[in-house]
Amino acid sequence: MINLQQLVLASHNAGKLKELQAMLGESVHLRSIGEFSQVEPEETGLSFVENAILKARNAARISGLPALADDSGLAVDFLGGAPGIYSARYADGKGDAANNAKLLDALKDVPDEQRGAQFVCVLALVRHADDPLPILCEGLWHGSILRAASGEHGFGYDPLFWVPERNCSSAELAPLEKNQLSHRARAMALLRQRLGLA
Ligand SMILES: O=P(O)(O)OP(=O)(O)OP(=O)(O)OC[C@H]1O[C@@H](n2cnc3c(O)ncnc32)[C@H](O)[C@@H]1O
Ligand SMILES: [Mg+2]
Repeated sequence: MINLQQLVLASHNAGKLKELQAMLGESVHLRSIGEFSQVEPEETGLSFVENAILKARNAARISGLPALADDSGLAVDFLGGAPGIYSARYADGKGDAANNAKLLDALKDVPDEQRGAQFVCVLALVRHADDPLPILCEGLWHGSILRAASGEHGFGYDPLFWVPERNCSSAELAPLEKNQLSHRARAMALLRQRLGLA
Protein backbone atom coordinates (compact mmCIF):
# COMPACT_ATOMS: atom_id res chain seq x y z
CA MET A 1 0.00 0.00 0.00
CA ILE A 2 1.27 3.50 -0.84
CA ASN A 3 0.93 6.12 1.89
CA LEU A 4 -0.86 8.90 0.03
CA GLN A 5 -0.66 11.24 3.01
CA GLN A 6 3.02 11.60 2.25
CA LEU A 7 3.27 11.86 -1.50
CA VAL A 8 5.80 14.12 -3.21
CA LEU A 9 5.14 15.67 -6.60
CA ALA A 10 8.33 15.46 -8.65
CA SER A 11 7.69 18.74 -10.44
CA HIS A 12 8.83 22.34 -10.24
CA ASN A 13 5.86 23.46 -12.35
CA ALA A 14 3.31 25.31 -10.21
CA GLY A 15 0.58 24.87 -12.84
CA LYS A 16 0.87 21.09 -12.68
CA LEU A 17 0.87 21.05 -8.87
CA LYS A 18 -2.33 23.11 -8.76
CA GLU A 19 -4.12 20.94 -11.30
CA LEU A 20 -3.01 17.60 -9.84
CA GLN A 21 -3.86 18.65 -6.28
CA ALA A 22 -7.33 19.76 -7.42
CA MET A 23 -7.88 16.42 -9.16
CA LEU A 24 -6.72 14.34 -6.19
CA GLY A 25 -8.87 16.23 -3.68
CA GLU A 26 -8.20 16.94 -0.04
CA SER A 27 -7.70 13.35 1.04
CA VAL A 28 -4.27 13.32 -0.63
CA HIS A 29 -1.74 16.00 0.26
CA LEU A 30 0.81 16.52 -2.50
CA ARG A 31 4.07 17.97 -1.24
CA SER A 32 6.21 19.74 -3.79
CA ILE A 33 9.74 18.51 -4.43
CA GLY A 34 10.64 22.21 -4.19
CA GLU A 35 10.38 21.80 -0.38
CA PHE A 36 13.34 19.42 -0.57
CA SER A 37 15.48 20.63 -3.47
CA GLN A 38 15.55 23.33 -6.14
CA VAL A 39 17.76 21.27 -8.42
CA GLU A 40 15.86 19.93 -11.43
CA PRO A 41 17.00 16.57 -12.83
CA GLU A 42 18.14 16.45 -16.43
CA GLU A 43 15.36 14.95 -18.53
CA THR A 44 17.53 12.62 -20.58
CA GLY A 45 14.87 10.09 -21.63
CA LEU A 46 13.64 9.70 -25.20
CA SER A 47 10.00 9.26 -24.21
CA PHE A 48 7.45 10.73 -21.80
CA VAL A 49 7.48 7.42 -19.92
CA GLU A 50 11.24 7.43 -19.42
CA ASN A 51 11.29 11.04 -18.25
CA ALA A 52 8.35 10.53 -15.88
CA ILE A 53 10.05 7.53 -14.26
CA LEU A 54 13.37 9.37 -14.05
CA LYS A 55 11.76 12.38 -12.34
CA ALA A 56 9.76 10.19 -9.92
CA ARG A 57 12.82 8.18 -8.90
CA ASN A 58 14.85 11.34 -8.38
CA ALA A 59 12.18 12.90 -6.15
CA ALA A 60 11.78 9.70 -4.12
CA ARG A 61 15.53 9.55 -3.64
CA ILE A 62 15.76 13.17 -2.48
CA SER A 63 12.70 13.10 -0.21
CA GLY A 64 12.66 9.52 1.02
CA LEU A 65 8.93 9.48 0.22
CA PRO A 66 6.74 7.92 -2.48
CA ALA A 67 6.76 10.21 -5.52
CA LEU A 68 4.45 11.11 -8.38
CA ALA A 69 5.88 12.63 -11.58
CA ASP A 70 4.13 14.18 -14.57
CA ASP A 71 5.90 14.30 -17.90
CA SER A 72 3.80 16.05 -20.45
CA GLY A 73 3.92 18.09 -23.62
CA LEU A 74 2.38 19.05 -26.91
CA ALA A 75 2.68 16.86 -30.02
CA VAL A 76 1.88 18.77 -33.22
CA ASP A 77 0.95 16.63 -36.23
CA PHE A 78 2.48 18.94 -38.87
CA LEU A 79 5.78 18.92 -36.92
CA GLY A 80 5.91 15.12 -36.75
CA GLY A 81 5.00 15.14 -33.06
CA ALA A 82 7.37 17.97 -32.02
CA PRO A 83 7.93 19.63 -29.63
CA GLY A 84 6.84 16.47 -27.74
CA ILE A 85 9.15 15.61 -24.86
CA TYR A 86 11.05 18.82 -25.62
CA SER A 87 7.97 21.04 -25.11
CA ALA A 88 9.38 22.84 -22.06
CA ARG A 89 12.71 23.40 -23.84
CA TYR A 90 11.32 24.23 -27.32
CA ALA A 91 12.67 27.81 -27.26
CA ASP A 92 15.90 26.82 -25.47
CA GLY A 93 14.59 27.33 -21.94
CA LYS A 94 13.34 30.88 -22.52
CA GLY A 95 9.92 30.06 -21.06
CA ASP A 96 6.27 29.73 -22.02
CA ALA A 97 5.92 32.98 -24.01
CA ALA A 98 8.98 32.17 -26.14
CA ASN A 99 7.77 28.58 -26.66
CA ASN A 100 4.39 29.82 -27.84
CA ALA A 101 5.93 32.42 -30.16
CA LYS A 102 8.21 29.79 -31.72
CA LEU A 103 5.26 27.44 -32.28
CA LEU A 104 3.15 30.15 -33.92
CA ASP A 105 6.05 30.98 -36.20
CA ALA A 106 6.65 27.32 -37.14
CA LEU A 107 2.98 26.99 -38.15
CA LYS A 108 2.43 30.41 -39.71
CA ASP A 109 1.90 29.09 -43.25
CA VAL A 110 0.08 25.91 -42.24
CA PRO A 111 -3.62 25.73 -43.20
CA ASP A 112 -6.32 25.08 -40.59
CA GLU A 113 -6.93 21.45 -41.53
CA GLN A 114 -3.26 20.59 -40.92
CA ARG A 115 -3.00 22.21 -37.47
CA GLY A 116 -4.03 19.15 -35.43
CA ALA A 117 -2.21 18.48 -32.17
CA GLN A 118 -2.48 16.58 -28.94
CA PHE A 119 -1.45 17.20 -25.39
CA VAL A 120 0.16 14.14 -23.79
CA CYS A 121 0.56 13.38 -20.10
CA VAL A 122 2.30 10.43 -18.48
CA LEU A 123 2.04 10.06 -14.71
CA ALA A 124 4.54 7.81 -12.94
CA LEU A 125 4.20 6.79 -9.31
CA VAL A 126 7.02 5.07 -7.45
CA ARG A 127 6.89 3.76 -3.87
CA HIS A 128 10.61 4.36 -3.42
CA ALA A 129 13.60 5.38 -5.53
CA ASP A 130 14.42 1.86 -6.75
CA ASP A 131 10.82 0.67 -7.20
CA PRO A 132 10.94 -2.06 -9.91
CA LEU A 133 7.24 -1.61 -10.68
CA PRO A 134 6.33 2.05 -11.22
CA ILE A 135 2.62 2.70 -11.87
CA LEU A 136 2.29 4.39 -15.29
CA CYS A 137 -0.82 6.12 -16.65
CA GLU A 138 -1.16 8.04 -19.92
CA GLY A 139 -3.69 10.60 -21.10
CA LEU A 140 -4.15 12.29 -24.49
CA TRP A 141 -6.18 15.39 -25.40
CA HIS A 142 -6.87 16.08 -29.07
CA GLY A 143 -7.22 19.60 -30.45
CA SER A 144 -5.51 22.01 -32.82
CA ILE A 145 -3.20 24.99 -32.76
CA LEU A 146 -4.65 28.49 -33.01
CA ARG A 147 -3.14 31.37 -35.02
CA ALA A 148 -2.90 33.67 -31.98
CA ALA A 149 -2.94 33.28 -28.21
CA SER A 150 -6.28 33.48 -26.47
CA GLY A 151 -7.29 33.17 -22.79
CA GLU A 152 -5.70 33.79 -19.40
CA HIS A 153 -6.15 30.54 -17.48
CA GLY A 154 -3.87 27.52 -17.30
CA PHE A 155 -0.19 27.64 -18.24
CA GLY A 156 2.26 26.72 -20.98
CA TYR A 157 0.70 26.17 -24.41
CA ASP A 158 -2.91 26.52 -23.16
CA PRO A 159 -3.55 29.86 -24.96
CA LEU A 160 -2.70 28.23 -28.32
CA PHE A 161 -4.61 24.95 -27.87
CA TRP A 162 -8.09 24.89 -29.42
CA VAL A 163 -10.51 22.55 -27.66
CA PRO A 164 -13.03 21.40 -30.28
CA GLU A 165 -15.49 19.97 -27.73
CA ARG A 166 -15.83 23.40 -26.07
CA ASN A 167 -15.14 25.78 -28.99
CA CYS A 168 -12.50 27.74 -27.14
CA SER A 169 -8.83 27.61 -26.21
CA SER A 170 -7.81 25.60 -23.17
CA ALA A 171 -6.72 28.87 -21.52
CA GLU A 172 -10.33 30.08 -21.88
CA LEU A 173 -11.67 27.09 -19.95
CA ALA A 174 -12.39 27.54 -16.26
CA PRO A 175 -9.83 25.53 -14.26
CA LEU A 176 -12.52 23.09 -13.12
CA GLU A 177 -13.47 22.40 -16.72
CA LYS A 178 -9.91 21.92 -17.93
CA ASN A 179 -9.42 19.50 -15.04
CA GLN A 180 -12.25 17.33 -16.35
CA LEU A 181 -11.14 17.24 -19.99
CA SER A 182 -7.38 17.49 -20.17
CA HIS A 183 -4.64 14.96 -20.90
CA ARG A 184 -3.67 15.27 -17.22
CA ALA A 185 -7.27 14.64 -16.11
CA ARG A 186 -7.41 11.49 -18.25
CA ALA A 187 -4.12 10.16 -16.89
CA MET A 188 -5.23 11.00 -13.34
CA ALA A 189 -8.56 9.21 -13.78
CA LEU A 190 -6.62 6.04 -14.65
CA LEU A 191 -4.25 6.52 -11.73
CA ARG A 192 -7.15 6.96 -9.30
CA GLN A 193 -8.60 3.69 -10.56
CA ARG A 194 -5.28 1.93 -10.12
CA LEU A 195 -5.00 3.25 -6.56
CA GLY A 196 -8.57 2.34 -5.69
CA LEU A 197 -9.53 6.01 -5.22
CA ALA A 198 -12.05 6.18 -8.06
O1 LIG B 1 9.47 18.68 -15.45
P1 LIG B 1 8.63 19.43 -14.43
O2 LIG B 1 9.42 19.93 -13.26
O3 LIG B 1 7.43 18.65 -14.01
O4 LIG B 1 8.02 20.76 -15.13
P2 LIG B 1 8.09 21.13 -16.69
O5 LIG B 1 7.32 22.38 -16.87
O6 LIG B 1 9.53 21.11 -17.16
O7 LIG B 1 7.29 19.95 -17.34
P3 LIG B 1 7.69 18.94 -18.54
O8 LIG B 1 9.14 18.67 -18.54
O9 LIG B 1 6.73 17.78 -18.40
O10 LIG B 1 7.31 19.75 -19.83
C1 LIG B 1 5.97 19.98 -20.12
C2 LIG B 1 5.81 21.06 -21.17
O11 LIG B 1 4.54 20.93 -21.80
C3 LIG B 1 3.70 22.01 -21.48
N1 LIG B 1 2.43 21.51 -20.95
C4 LIG B 1 2.22 20.34 -20.28
N2 LIG B 1 0.95 20.26 -19.85
C5 LIG B 1 0.35 21.39 -20.25
C6 LIG B 1 -0.94 21.91 -20.08
O12 LIG B 1 -1.86 21.27 -19.37
N3 LIG B 1 -1.22 23.09 -20.63
C7 LIG B 1 -0.29 23.76 -21.31
N4 LIG B 1 0.97 23.37 -21.49
C8 LIG B 1 1.30 22.19 -20.96
C9 LIG B 1 4.40 22.78 -20.34
O13 LIG B 1 4.18 24.14 -20.38
C10 LIG B 1 5.86 22.47 -20.58
O14 LIG B 1 6.38 23.35 -21.53
MG1 LIG C 1 10.57 19.36 -17.14
